[in-house]
Amino acid sequence: MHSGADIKEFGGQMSGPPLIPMIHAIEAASKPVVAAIEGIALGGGLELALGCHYRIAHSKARVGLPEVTLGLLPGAGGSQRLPRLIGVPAALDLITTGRHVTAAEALKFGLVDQITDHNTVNVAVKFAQRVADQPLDARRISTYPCLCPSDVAVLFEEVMQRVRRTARGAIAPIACVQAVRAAATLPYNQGMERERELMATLFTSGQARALQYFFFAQRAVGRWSMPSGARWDTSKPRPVHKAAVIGLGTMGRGITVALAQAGFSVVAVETQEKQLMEAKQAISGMLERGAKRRGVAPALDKINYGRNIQSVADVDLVIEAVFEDMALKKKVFQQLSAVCKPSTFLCSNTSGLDIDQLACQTRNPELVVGMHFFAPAHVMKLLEVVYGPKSSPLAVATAMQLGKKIGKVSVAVGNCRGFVGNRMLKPYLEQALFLLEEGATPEFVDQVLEEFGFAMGVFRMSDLSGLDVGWKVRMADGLAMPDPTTGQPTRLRQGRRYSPLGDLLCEQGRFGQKTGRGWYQYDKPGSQVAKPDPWLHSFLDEYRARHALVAHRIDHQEVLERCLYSMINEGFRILEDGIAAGPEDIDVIYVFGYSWPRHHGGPMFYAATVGLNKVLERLEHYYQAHPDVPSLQPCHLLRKLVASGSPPIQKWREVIKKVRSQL
Ligand SMILES: CCCCCC/C=C/CC(=O)SCCNC(=O)CCNC(=O)[C@H](O)C(C)(C)COP(=O)(O)OP(=O)(O)OC[C@H]1O[C@@H](n2cnc3c(N)ncnc32)[C@H](O)[C@@H]1OP(=O)(O)O
Repeated sequence: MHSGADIKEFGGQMSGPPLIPMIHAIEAASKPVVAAIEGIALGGGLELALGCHYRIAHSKARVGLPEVTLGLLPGAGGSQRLPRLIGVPAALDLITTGRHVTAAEALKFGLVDQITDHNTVNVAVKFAQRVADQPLDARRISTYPCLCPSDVAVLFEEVMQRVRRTARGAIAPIACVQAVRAAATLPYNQGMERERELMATLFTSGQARALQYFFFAQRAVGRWSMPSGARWDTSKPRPVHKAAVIGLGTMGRGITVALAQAGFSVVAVETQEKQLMEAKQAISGMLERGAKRRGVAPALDKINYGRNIQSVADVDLVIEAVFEDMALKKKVFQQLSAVCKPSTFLCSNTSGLDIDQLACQTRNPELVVGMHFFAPAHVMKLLEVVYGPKSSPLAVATAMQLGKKIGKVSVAVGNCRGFVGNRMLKPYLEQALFLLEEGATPEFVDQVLEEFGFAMGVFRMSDLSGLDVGWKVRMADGLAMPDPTTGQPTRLRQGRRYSPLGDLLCEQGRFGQKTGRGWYQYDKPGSQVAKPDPWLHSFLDEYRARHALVAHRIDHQEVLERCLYSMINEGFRILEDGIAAGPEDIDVIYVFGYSWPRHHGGPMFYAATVGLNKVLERLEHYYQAHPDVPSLQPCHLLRKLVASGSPPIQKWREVIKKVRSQL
């Protein structure tokens, strides 16, 4: 197995002999060199194999050039040899996506010469003996002409456009296309020179650092810990064979699909007859489409539907996904506690309600945890596993393990309003509304955020998820109501600045895409094409006039800083409160759950890149200008980190520990 270069070395001195001359020496050798590929050959590992004269792979092997996912390109000749071996279109696919391919697919591409189910080295030795006398001139890939389709210029143009569209500001995929274009248009030596130049730019880029940090962050979140000291390596999960989902709305349906696709038996309960019928149809459709894509049989028989909560009596784990209403959820947890076997884990898919209050409804509160999925639950990779003060390490370990089995990136977090993701989203959304009050338009705010790399700006995202969702929560919190004395929507609630703009839109029935109107207008309800809405612009003008607000020019920098730094500040509060164990947890949640651009590493890594002192200074500036917005007040941990000389992100945990021990 060769997983390529040691990524940890990229930040410093690389050990070992330089790879490029070594690969050239192998390729130039007068004796045949056969690569025997077992396990995986990625990155530099595959580049080495491409320098060999033949490649034999075990049938279970996987190969790929994943450098792009680390902000790099295949810089040891991979971008020049692969297109010469398998053709430009296939090489562009592999190099720009970084995807791993199976041995069978590699054989189809002509990337390997033979696959075997036996001992690969033995087969490779026999192969070498067989070809020992054959001339090698035709086996040196660097000498191959790069076979291009006749419309290669059009192909490169199309791929470049697609890559620019999907890269969301990432530079490595673009450099990968440029490197392959060099292979297609230049002699090998000049192509290698171009590869070297492009790699030199990428190698020292902030994006490469961010992506390499994120590679390790993803792995670090699996090593969860709880404030009690319980940890991933000392807490054993209990196996789950049969699970139940309660409530088959959008979330419940997605969760059911995710469980069934991973091979779990699922009892899916929905008490409303009509909703149950619709859910059955929708779930079957999702399973069938997913199975077709993956070329397997749909897991329809894994699911038993029912209207009665009694039918979950024998399951090992339940995920409640009923409407986001505490009273309703409490009732469901009381019923579950009465119906289920005492050892059943009871989990809630709440997106921010208090897990502890739910645990209190049950006989075994230590078996209660949150399992917060993200919509669509069968697609989105993120799962927040939320432990309350009573949750046992066993329950956390089991939920984390289940998450892994259904293909999620699971992050264990503490219990607080909104957990990590939605708690940090609140100041971000709040700033976006304040910016509208002060003179910005939804289009401008979204444009700035999308240029930064978010898949969708805050207003397009709100229109997609539905404005009524937050409205209901604000009503339940007693926020979204007019001032009882004046009947007017006030801009100050509970002692702090509040923007009622979202509530006012909801009062007009503007719930976003689903109603065809929200922060934007749509051709029809359900349409996804957002268009600026002149009505909204007049509405904002009238609103400002009513509240004597003078619109001022808001620039790109102000949008970005206020939206992102207020969110980051909340991230520091979360660390200070011990809700997330480390910055990596927050970053992984934001990349996988909130489309934070991965090449910026996540909000906490981004803060480190910008410079903590700069983040602090800008927050102080904005807080001075808006003293009624507490989320702009720099938090203690941020100040402490700056006072400690802004240590690298890998050292933050030490400062956090000190700050927490002083609390
Ligand atoms: C001037 C230019 C000259 C060019 C020089 C040559 C340059 C070559 C470029 C490269 O080779 S870039 C690296 C390309 N390779 C990769 O991107 C592979 C990354 N790894 C993976 O995708 C996966 O780890 C895996 C290999 C598919 C295995 O997955 P699995 O789920 O089985 O295990 P993990 O938990 O992911 O990993 C286990 C453990 O190993 C660490 N690790 C894996 N790969 C690397 C690596 N390439 N460098 C350093 N560390 C690696 C991983 O972090 C885990 O560690 P932990 O401590 O247990 O968390």
